[in-house]
Amino acid sequence: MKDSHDDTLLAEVAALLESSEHDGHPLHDALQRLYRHHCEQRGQMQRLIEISDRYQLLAMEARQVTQQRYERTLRRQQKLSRISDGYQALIQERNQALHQASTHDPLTELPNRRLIGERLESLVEARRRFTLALLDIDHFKAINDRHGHDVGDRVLVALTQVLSESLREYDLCARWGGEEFLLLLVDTDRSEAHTIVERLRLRLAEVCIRSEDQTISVTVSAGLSQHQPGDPHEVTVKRADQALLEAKRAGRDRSLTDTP
Ligand SMILES: Nc1nc2c(ncn2[C@@H]2O[C@H](COP(=O)(O)OP(=O)(O)OP(=O)(O)O)[C@@H](O)[C@H]2O)c(=O)[nH]1
Repeated sequence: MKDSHDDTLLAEVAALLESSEHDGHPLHDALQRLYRHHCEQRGQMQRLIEISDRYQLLAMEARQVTQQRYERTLRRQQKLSRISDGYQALIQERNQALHQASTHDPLTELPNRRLIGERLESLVEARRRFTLALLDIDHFKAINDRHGHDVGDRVLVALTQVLSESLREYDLCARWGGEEFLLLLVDTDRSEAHTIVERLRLRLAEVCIRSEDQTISVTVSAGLSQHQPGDPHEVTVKRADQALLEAKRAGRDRSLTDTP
């Protein structure tokens, strides 16, 4: 609006200056110089405005590009961090699974020899009192032969459940071998352990597994050994094994302790 007003005024002045009618007028030269000076100023102003507009446009485009680049980088970093989180969780899961697999028996999920070995080692180092009981299922081969290996596995799992439920929380039951379990009874002497194991044996004898139309139950023999301070734990296990052998020889379905 203002520009068109200026344009009209300038056109008017230009027409007046061009008209021969005003030649020789005392203001003619001064007005012409003023007119030219104004036109130059106006041209410069327009060029400045164009430069400024172009600059603002470029600055806006640069801002947009930077913003887009920033958002792209941010998205990429968020994606990377999600991948890294997932990867770390996976590694942690795998480590836990590996640790579980290296310290537990897959069938019964009981601690394995390695784990109970470590526990025994630390008890020996701490000079703690404990008794070990080695439990062995009687005539387990016959169960497998008669009913199949799967039924044998079910017997092992069912006995494990009773053992795990019956022990005190600071005791430990490990799967020592095929049909052998090692019980670690902490702060317990041979005679207390014998009472505990006899009670356990009764419970184990009550476990019934159904296979087709038959009910299967088993008896368990056990050998107990009280740890002697200064002995390595392997010696205590050996003595429990010896007592177990004697329980088997004596007719099975019983528990015997090592001699004090
Ligand atoms: N089902 C099953 N059987 C197993 C597993 N580990 C070992 N066994 C079996 O356990 C049986 C052990 O047999 P033996 O060592 O002869 O002992 P037993 O028949 O129990 O006889 P005694 O110990 O002398 O009373 C073998 O038949 C093994 O195959 C297992 O994980 N699952």
